[in-house]
Order: sequence, then structure tokens, then C-alpha cells
Amino acid sequence: MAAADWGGKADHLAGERATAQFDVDGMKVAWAGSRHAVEVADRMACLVASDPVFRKDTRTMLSRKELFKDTLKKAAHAWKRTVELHLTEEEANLLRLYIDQPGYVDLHWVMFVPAIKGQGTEEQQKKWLTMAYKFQIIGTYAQTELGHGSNVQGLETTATFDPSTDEFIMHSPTLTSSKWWPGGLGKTSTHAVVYARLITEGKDYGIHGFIMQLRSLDDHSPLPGITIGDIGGKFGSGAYNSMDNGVMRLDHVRIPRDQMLMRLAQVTREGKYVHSDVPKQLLYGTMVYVRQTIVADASRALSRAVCIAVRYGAIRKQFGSKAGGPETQVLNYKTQQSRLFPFLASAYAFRFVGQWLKWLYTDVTQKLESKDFSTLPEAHACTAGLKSVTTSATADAIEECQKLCGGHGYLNSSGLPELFAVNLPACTYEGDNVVLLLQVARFLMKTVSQVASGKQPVGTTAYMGNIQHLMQCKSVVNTVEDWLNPAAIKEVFEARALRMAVNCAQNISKAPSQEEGFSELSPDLVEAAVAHVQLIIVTKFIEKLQEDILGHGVKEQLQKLCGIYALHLIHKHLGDFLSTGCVTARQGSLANERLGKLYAQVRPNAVALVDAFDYTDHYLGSALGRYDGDVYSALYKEAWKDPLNETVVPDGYQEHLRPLLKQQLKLSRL
Ligand SMILES: CCC/C=C/C(=O)SCCNC(=O)CCNC(=O)[C@H](O)C(C)(C)COP(=O)([O-])OP(=O)([O-])OC[C@H]1O[C@@H](n2cnc3c(N)ncnc32)[C@H](O)[C@@H]1OP(=O)([O-])[O-]
Ligand SMILES: Cc1cc2nc3c(=O)[nH]c(=O)nc-3n(C[C@H](O)[C@H](O)[C@H](O)COP(=O)(O)OP(=O)(O)OC[C@H]3O[C@@H](n4cnc5c(N)ncnc54)[C@H](O)[C@@H]3O)c2cc1C
Repeated sequence: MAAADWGGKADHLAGERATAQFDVDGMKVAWAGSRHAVEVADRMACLVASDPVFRKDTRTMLSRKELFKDTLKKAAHAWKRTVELHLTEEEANLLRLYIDQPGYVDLHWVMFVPAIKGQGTEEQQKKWLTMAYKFQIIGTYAQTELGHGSNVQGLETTATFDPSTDEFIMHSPTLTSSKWWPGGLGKTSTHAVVYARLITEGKDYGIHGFIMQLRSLDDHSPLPGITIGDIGGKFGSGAYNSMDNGVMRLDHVRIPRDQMLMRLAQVTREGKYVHSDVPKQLLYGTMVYVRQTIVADASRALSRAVCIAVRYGAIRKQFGSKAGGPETQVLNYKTQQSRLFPFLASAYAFRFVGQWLKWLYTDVTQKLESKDFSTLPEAHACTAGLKSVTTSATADAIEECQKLCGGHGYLNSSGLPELFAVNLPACTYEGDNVVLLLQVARFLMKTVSQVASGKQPVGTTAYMGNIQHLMQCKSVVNTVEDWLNPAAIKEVFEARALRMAVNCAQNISKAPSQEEGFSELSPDLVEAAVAHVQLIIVTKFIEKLQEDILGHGVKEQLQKLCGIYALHLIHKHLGDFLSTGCVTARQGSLANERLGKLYAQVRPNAVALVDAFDYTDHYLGSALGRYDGDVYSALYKEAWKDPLNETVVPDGYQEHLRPLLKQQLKLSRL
């Protein structure tokens, strides 16, 4: 029977939508940031969904080669449409996002171009960006090596200045110095910003960025002295395998001196090294920029998983039928709600903190342009910390959403396995999450010591200045309703973060040296960093609620979600809150009681709350998460697309199945 025989055009989720107590359009605006953002996103999502070239429903069934070629095709088509339709930068970025297939263009726009913008002189920008903006060259960001990724200062590739020819000699001295991982490097990029140790006048000046041409612009073959290829298949079907992450070895490749990115430091014609009067950490500027964008990616990925699990949970029924009556929607089970609704709340929380982080980044960039570097450490700590906490939580949540969808969640057609596989590496790329949390911890330890010497901290650590109160305060919560008070919530998060940081600082001071103490206490420091970052997320959610939020019932729903986000963290990390004396066991159980009530209040709004993400069925790419809820027809239809179903009798029957069956049959007749 054909799937269409079962599926109609009916909205199987209409009943769910009818119970919503708020204006979904208003929530779309709150989620997207503005009415304009909703409108542009809608237009670009529809453009992608209606174009057959951007089809992705059979992507997980393609071989690696087919998938790669499909990615090249999509990228070229996207560029063609961008030019034909004169898309703005905002529109073109959204177009790329909704195509939803990692590829070389991501590295080109998100890392190569920003690296040149941030580290190139005006002259270099003019030369290289002009070509990059027109796709006359394709660039990547080649930093990580086979032997070192996290420890950037440990990279081994060398760039030795030769004054006799006014060139740098780029070289990979060891196997472990091979560049390894850069996206688009394997098969596509014609150019790269390559990070290497600058050596001039016999002295090693550490890591700097250099623009290198890698492949011929005529026939795409690697230039002499460059060995280059793909590093091999990665986790999951489809997923990140569309990206040609690459390996590259350099054998004394010469490039002109003016291809060193010279905004932060220069090498003169004579070979003198000159450093500008800017902090050398600006070399890491591209990573700060990208980490900030990854927070927005995390909220998007999480919201997609939640959208799938909520809609499916409203359709899927198990148990509970009495005398032939309907079974229970699995979304009505309290266990399902307590697992799923914190993710729904987290998706909104990450979205809002991502919007704030974008503002922070813009603000810091403007300050840097006027040579004010004072907010750089805070920008580094916030981007590193938020990137870590949001990507780890998102990867865990997508995996859990797969379980929340039962067996069908494990099918590629649910969209969840691919979503997990694509987002899991975000915990590692742009800085391993633990390594980055240790950077946050280092910033916190510095701030604690500044507070001890009487300095008033600012920005996201301003709360630490309230040390007298926060070190000894007791939560005012006495009833379940008291946990509705944002000030009470914020205070316990502040007290927990500060007390954990101060405990670490005190314990470090007992160690023989600061370094030994930091290393010994690093697991505690990571937890203190997480507490600080969670405080930022909670605070930014609370601040969002103080804005003008339009639309009937929208603010009320967001207040509930904010409560769920904060209280589920108290429940999950109760050990921290108890051991630091920020809440009592009774207050902890009141928080849990409040949480249960909030779940019940969110339940009738759950489907509408995921509708507000405004995702097309194309972008969601899930038989379980379809807008119309026609899950079973979709699953049935998707199954028949599998290459195994191309023939009724499978390939291999004649060689392997038939002889086996025949032989066994013969034996049984003996
Ligand atoms: C889209 C997908 C594609 C993926 C692409 C990639 O993955 S690309 C590859 C992505 N790869 C990675 O992400 C690699 C991850 N690794 C790293 O980023 C660095 O190696 C490190 C930060 C771990 C250590 O850095 P280090 O060896 O220099 O040692 P240190 O700890 O002693 O720090 C010295 C000082 O610098 C400060 N500072 C540090 N970073 C920043 C910053 N961004 N901004 C501002 N400041 C920063 C730090 O606070 C400290 O300040 P203080 O206290 O002296 O005032
Ligand atoms: C899909 C993907 C795409 C990528 N794209 C690019 C790209 O385009 N360009 C590019 O240059 N790179 C890219 N990378 C590389 C990426 O940036 C690195 O993998 C990342 O920075 C982590 O470094 P590593 O692999 O060396 O991990 P390692 O540092 O070797 O980590 C291994 C383990 O050691 C732990 N560890 C390491 N140092 C410490 C420490 N000081 N204290 C405590 N624990 C520690 C980590 O937590 C981790 O558990 C990509 C990686 C992936 C997976």
C-alpha cells in the first residue's frame, strides 16, 4: 500500500496548537530577535526548501564521494542564486544555513575571511578579500596539526624568513607538524591562512598567520612542495562527511614576505621582527569570533532536536487505554516532560545568551578599533565559556532526544542521528570544551585575586564585587512560589558561582606553587567555570524578560521557560548548591516541586513553543518532526527510499544466501 493512502493533508497536531495560551507570531519575533529577522529567515528557508538542488532526504544514503560532489553542487548553486538574486550578506548567510550541509564555504566565510580581516593590513585585506568575496579564490584556516590542536603555541610548522629572496620558507619539519583537520583543505581550498612559527635572524618568534596559495587556479593541482589530501571518513552517515577536512605537508614552499599577515607584527625587508603595540592575543581573534557564532549554532541545533521530540511526543501514544479508549500521548508522561522540557527551556536560554554574546562581540570589536583592549579578557572568557557550556549541553540533549523518540529516533529518517553527528564535534573544534573552561577558570582566579586586593570587577564578573554579601547570604526562599522570584534565583546562582571560585582560589593558595595548585584543582576549576557560565545564561534570560516583549502571553511563557532553565540546573547541580551552603535541602526540594508545576503549565503550550522556532520541514529534515504530525506515513515513505529496497531480492542473494539455504536444506534432508 502506498504511504499516501494513509496520509491526508490533515494537521495531526491541530489539537495541540489549539491549546496554546500565547501568540505564536509574537514568540517567533522574540526568538528571531526582530520582525525583520523572522521575515528574512522565512524567505531564505522557503527559497532553499523549494529548490530541488537543495534536497537532502537521501543524503545519509550517499557514498562519501557522492556526498562530497553533492556538497560541491549545492555550494555552487547557492553562489549562483546569491549572485542572481543580489542577496545581501545577511540573506546569503541564511541561505547557507538552511542548506544545512557542512562544506568548504563555511570555512571560507567563517574563518578565512575573518582571519584576513582581523590580522591583515589594509593593503592585504584589499588584495585578498577582493578575490575572496568574489570566490575567485577559496580559503581555509589551517592551524591544527597532527600532533597539536589545543596547544596552539606547540605548533611545529615553520616559516623561516630568507632575506636573500625576501621570502618565507614554509615547512613541515616532522610528521606531527602535518596540518590536520582544516575544513575544505582536503580537496577544495585554493588558499589558506596557515599558522606557523616565524623564524627570522635565527630567532623563533612563535605562531603567526601566513596566506598561502595551495592549488593551481588553472587545474586545481597542488603547488610544488605541497602534499595534500582528505583525512578520511568521520562519525555518522552523511553528517560532517560532506566536509573535506584535510591533511597537508609543506616541503620548503616559498611565499613572498608580504603574505605574512602583518597587522599585529611585521618582518621588515631586512628581516627585523617588529611587534605592533597591540596585545598578541589578537592573533586568536578569529577563534573568538567563531566561538561566538557557535553559541547561536548550538541553540539552533538544540531547538531542532527539541522540535522533533516535542512534536513526535504529541503524536506517539503508548499504554493507558481503558476499554478501547485512546492510549496516552507519550508527551503526557511526567518522566518525558522532566527530560524534555529543560531542553526546550535551554534552547530559548541559549538563543538569548547568543544574541547577547553577539552584541558583546560587536562592542568589543568597536573598542578594539579605537585601541581600547580592556574588555578583551572578558570577551575571551565569555566566548570560550559559553561555547563550551552550550555545545556540551546541546550534544547531550540531542542524544537524549533520540532516546525520547524511542526506536524511531534511531532511524536516519528521524533526522536526529545526523543532527547529533554534525553537532558533536562542536564540543571539540574551536577549542576543546574542557581546555576552554580552564581558560574561564583562569580568568575567574585572576578576578578573585583582584577582588581580594580591592579592585571592583566589571561586566559578567561584577557580581564578585558583592563578595561580603554573597559569601554568607542565605536564600530567602521559603515556599514553592518564592522560586518564581528572579532576584531569589539570581542570588543563589551568584552565591554558588562565587563560593566555588573562592574555594578553588583558597585551595590553590595552599599548593606549593600557583601552577601546581591550578593543575591539581583543575576538575574543581572546570566546575567553577561551568557555575559562572550558567549564571551568565540565567542572568541574560532574566534580563531578556525585562525587555519590551510584544504578543499576547509571550512574556508569560518565557518567564516559565526561564524558571525551568534555572530550576532544572538547581535540581541537576544540587550537590554544588548544598555543599556551598547556597540552598538548604528543603529549598532544593521546593525548587523541584516548582519545576513539576512549571512542566504542567508548559505542556499545553509545548507544540506551539517549538512552532515558534519557525523551521520548515525541509530544514528539520525529520519524519518525526513534521509540522503536520503525519509521522507514520512519512516514516513508511522514507523507508522505501533506502537503496536496499531498490530490489526485492537483495544483491548477494545468489552468492551468499542461496548457497547457504540450499546447503542447509540438503543437510536437513540427509
Ligand atoms: C566551524 C568549524 C571549524 C573549526 C575550526 C577550528 O577548530 S580552528 C582551530 C581552533 N583551535 C583552537 O581553538 C585551539 C584552542 N587553543 C587555544 O585557543 C590556546 O592554545 C589556549 C587559549 C588554550 C592557550 O593559549 P596560550 O598558549 O597562548 O596560553 P595561555 O593560556 O597562557 O594564554 C595566554 C594569554 O592569552 C589569553 N588568551 C588566550 N586565548 C585568547 C583569546 N582567544 N582571546 C584573547 N585572549 C586570549 C589568556 O587569557 C592569557 O591571558 P593572560 O592570563 O596572560 O592575561
Ligand atoms: C570536525 C572538526 C573540524 C575541525 N576544523 C578545523 C579547521 O578548520 N581548522 C583547524 O585548524 N582545526 C580544525 N579542527 C581541529 C580542532 O580545532 C582541534 O581538534 C581542537 O582544537 C582540539 O584539539 P586536539 O584535537 O588537539 O585535542 P587534544 O588537545 O589532543 O585533546 C585530547 C584530550 O586532552 C584534553 N586536554 C588537552 N589539553 C588539556 C589541558 N591543558 N588540560 C586538561 N585537559 C586537556 C582534552 O580535554 C581532550 O579530552 C577541527 C576539528 C574537528 C573535530
